[in-house]
Amino acid sequence: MAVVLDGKQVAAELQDKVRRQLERMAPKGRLKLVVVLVGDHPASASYVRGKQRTAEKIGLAGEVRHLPASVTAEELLGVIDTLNADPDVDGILVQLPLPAHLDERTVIERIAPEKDVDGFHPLNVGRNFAGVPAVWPCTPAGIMALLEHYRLPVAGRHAVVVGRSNIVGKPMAQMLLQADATVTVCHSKTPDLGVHTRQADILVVAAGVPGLIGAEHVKPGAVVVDVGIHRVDGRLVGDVDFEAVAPVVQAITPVPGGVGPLTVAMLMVNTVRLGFRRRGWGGDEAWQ
Ligand SMILES: Nc1nc2c(c(=O)[nH]1)N[C@@H](CN(C=O)c1ccc(C(=O)N[C@@H](CCC(=O)O)C(=O)O)cc1)CN2
Ligand SMILES: [Mg+2]
Repeated sequence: MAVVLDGKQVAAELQDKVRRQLERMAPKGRLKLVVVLVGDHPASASYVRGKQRTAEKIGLAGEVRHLPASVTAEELLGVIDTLNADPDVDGILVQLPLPAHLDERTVIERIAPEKDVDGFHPLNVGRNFAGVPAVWPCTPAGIMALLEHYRLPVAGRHAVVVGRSNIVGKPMAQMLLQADATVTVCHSKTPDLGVHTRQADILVVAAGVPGLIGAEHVKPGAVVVDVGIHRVDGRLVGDVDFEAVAPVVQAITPVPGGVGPLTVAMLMVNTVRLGFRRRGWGGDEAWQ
């Protein structure tokens, strides 16, 4: 039976590290994260509450700007402009997905790159892909932290990523590549998915299809990371059929309690890194 990679535990440790660092800096001031939520998508509202709660718990000021689903692009961009200009705001995040009438690209590009805690702004994407230090998107950064915590080596391994979203798949592939893995990226148009996934020493699945990956898709002894979250028949499941795959592999993330909590913990890390940098409190060495 596989080792179950405890994202909740690793997230708690990361948060504690950030909390201690913020405590040390408390005499200088309090960093602030603002999460913009548009509309009432129930899952988004719950993630946003989780982000605010975690921010407050570790000593950040966490604020939610809740805008109606009917907000115009002009109004939303105006809110972002105000946050960009506010010297007390260190991190800005717009919860995705947005209602259909709003263009995600335009909105993301409006966020000041130095406050872009999601690492979604094209300037930060470009910096990351060029190997210039910037903050990485929270989910793939959390997955790298999880692999590191469990001392699961990446260099020289064959990593297969299923999914090519800007939030997870693409940055995940790039992070694994920069950690010296050999990387294959599969997606919804890949024929014979199993031909590729069975070669994976590390398999990261972010396809958005419940139970897509079964025992027949994995190599015995692989490390499997499941990014999917779906509500099926009143319970949460991932993109991986956990019961079928766990007996075959070396290590696997559960859903819930795997990747999700790490996404939130990494958001705190990114906020602190950008806040320290913007306020001149020291570089990355200062909070480690
Ligand atoms: N602006 C952003 N939007 C979205 C992101 C993002 O990183 N930035 N990622 C996802 C959603 N997401 C964070 O926003 C997120 C998803 C899941 C979890 C989480 O903790 N999941 C729990 C289960 C929670 C539940 O009961 O539903 C788990 O996996 O254990 C946190 C954050 C899309 N949008
Ligand atoms: Mg995809």
